[in-house]
Amino acid sequence: MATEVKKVLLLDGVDPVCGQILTQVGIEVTTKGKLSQDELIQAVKEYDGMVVRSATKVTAEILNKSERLCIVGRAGTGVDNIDVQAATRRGVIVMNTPDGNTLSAAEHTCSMICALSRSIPQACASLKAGNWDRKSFMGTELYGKTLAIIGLGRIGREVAKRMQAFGMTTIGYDPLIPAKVTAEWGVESLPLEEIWPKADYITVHTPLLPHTKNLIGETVFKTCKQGLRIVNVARGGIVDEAALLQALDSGTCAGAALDVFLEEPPTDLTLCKHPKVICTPHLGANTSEAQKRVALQIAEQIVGMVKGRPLVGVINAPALANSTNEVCKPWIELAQALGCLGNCLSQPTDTPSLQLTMELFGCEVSTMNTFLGSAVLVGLLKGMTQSGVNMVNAPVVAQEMGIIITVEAHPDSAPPVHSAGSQAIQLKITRGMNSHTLLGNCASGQATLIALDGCVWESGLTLGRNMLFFTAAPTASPLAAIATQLVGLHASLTSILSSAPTQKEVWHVARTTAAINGTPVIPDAKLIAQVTF
Ligand SMILES: NC(=O)C1=CN([C@@H]2O[C@H](COP(=O)(O)OP(=O)(O)OC[C@H]3O[C@@H](n4cnc5c(N)ncnc54)[C@H](O)[C@@H]3O)[C@@H](O)[C@H]2O)C=CC1
Ligand SMILES: O=C(O)C(=O)COP(=O)(O)O
Repeated sequence: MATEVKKVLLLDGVDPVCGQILTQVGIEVTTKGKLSQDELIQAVKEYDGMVVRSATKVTAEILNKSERLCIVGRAGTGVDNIDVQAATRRGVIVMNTPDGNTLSAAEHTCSMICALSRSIPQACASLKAGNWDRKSFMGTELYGKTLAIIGLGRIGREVAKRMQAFGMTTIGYDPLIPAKVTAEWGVESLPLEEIWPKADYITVHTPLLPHTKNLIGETVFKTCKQGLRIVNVARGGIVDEAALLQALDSGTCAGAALDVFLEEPPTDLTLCKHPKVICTPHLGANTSEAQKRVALQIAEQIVGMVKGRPLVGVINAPALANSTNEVCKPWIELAQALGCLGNCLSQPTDTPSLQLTMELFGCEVSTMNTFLGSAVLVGLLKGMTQSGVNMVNAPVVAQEMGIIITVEAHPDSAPPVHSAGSQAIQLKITRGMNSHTLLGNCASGQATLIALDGCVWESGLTLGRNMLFFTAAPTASPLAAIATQLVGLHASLTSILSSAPTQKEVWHVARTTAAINGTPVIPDAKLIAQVTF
């Protein structure tokens, strides 16, 4: 599934190394600082890819106005500025570089904790203003204090390591990291309600998600130690800004260090100007090292995608990560072809309900169980919907249409038909009373049909252009009539391949050089589908 990316737009001051790497592989790069929403809506139409930092909001409107966009790259970690759901619906891959700026964000957090404990920014400003005031800036040691880390992912754990060197006791909470694991880094995992009263410092390192919005608010501040200090280098909104202001004013909170804000840049500067607040304008990842790293990583990830290498850093279609290599390609094409044929055979759409069961036989194809379902759906949906369907959005589109797909892998079982060899895909498609079972493999790298409803083509039927599928009784001999009818419709017949019969039926598949106009009427056979793969 190598993806074509010809033109990429770089925004938000992404380090130039990104453009250099993309240009080296022939991708045309345009660099812009920041564009307004309207400017971006206009500009996006021209690009296959876009790389942003946190400033540009990649909204549903921008994504829906895009015409050829297939990748949004985030040169950084947080993707809360990208409408990932809308991107998925549009079939656009979203990628980030989750570990490229970890160390910078962790170092910035630690610097904030140190600066907070000794009021360094305030003391600096006071001296610069001409004062020699030592009394107002009595600090507290970090040694022996308890630091609570909320979110023990990449950044949280690097912060823990560094602050332990100051002699801080580190406690924390993360729903996904077991206590046994955090104990290995010297962090005691505790439930949140036990954390709040113990913490002298709290630092948050979670993504901004609906369940982390206002994670620390009025109720939490009420249960915290008097004189607590709080640090947010993650995302504005994880600490409720209004509740923080109140806690600072009431004295519950002795100080706050903020790198991120609900609105960036903030239009209301009340918090920033508060004497107990130290702040930076979203500088967590702003080091030359981190910026070079994330720019390099996102560029290499895009180049890898273009070259059909395993996808790295994909946020919205993780199942596709290993779908891009040459071994997978023919199986994806087969699954798409089976989906397409299944849809054509199960016409007319007398009922909207559609159920698919895909079975994978053999160890190689069974490893592809995470994405071959998406490939079947692409083939199926291409004949059912006008909107562009690809492997990214096919599962979402299918779900919206009420289509149910089940994928079963049988790595240790041979296909049900001997001539299919050791690896095959079987697809059963049921639409109302209408049901068909298709068995295929990738003989000589091409999508090949081996059996249809139990009727077998011993040497396989390569799925290609202009194929007409006729069913007939096993006793009927309709081949001459099929050939005559097709000639009558001015179709140039190239071959007819008949399956072995079952007791019920036999399938005859005719190929023509071009699509036929009109429906051939043959007394002993029924045309079920006319398909081009
Ligand atoms: N200020 C800046 O310049 C930067 C900010 N960031 C922010 O930091 C965040 C964290 O980055 P990483 O550590 O790399 O991400 P990560 O994904 O490695 O770690 C996040 C952790 O938060 C945990 N989590 C989720 N919900 C939680 C909850 N309700 N309570 C406690 N933990 C919860 C997750 O289980 C995960 O382990 C990013 O999402 C981004 O928003 C990241 C880089 C730079
Ligand atoms: O990577 C992140 O999540 C960040 O917040 C860094 O944002 P930035 O790329 O510096 O605008």
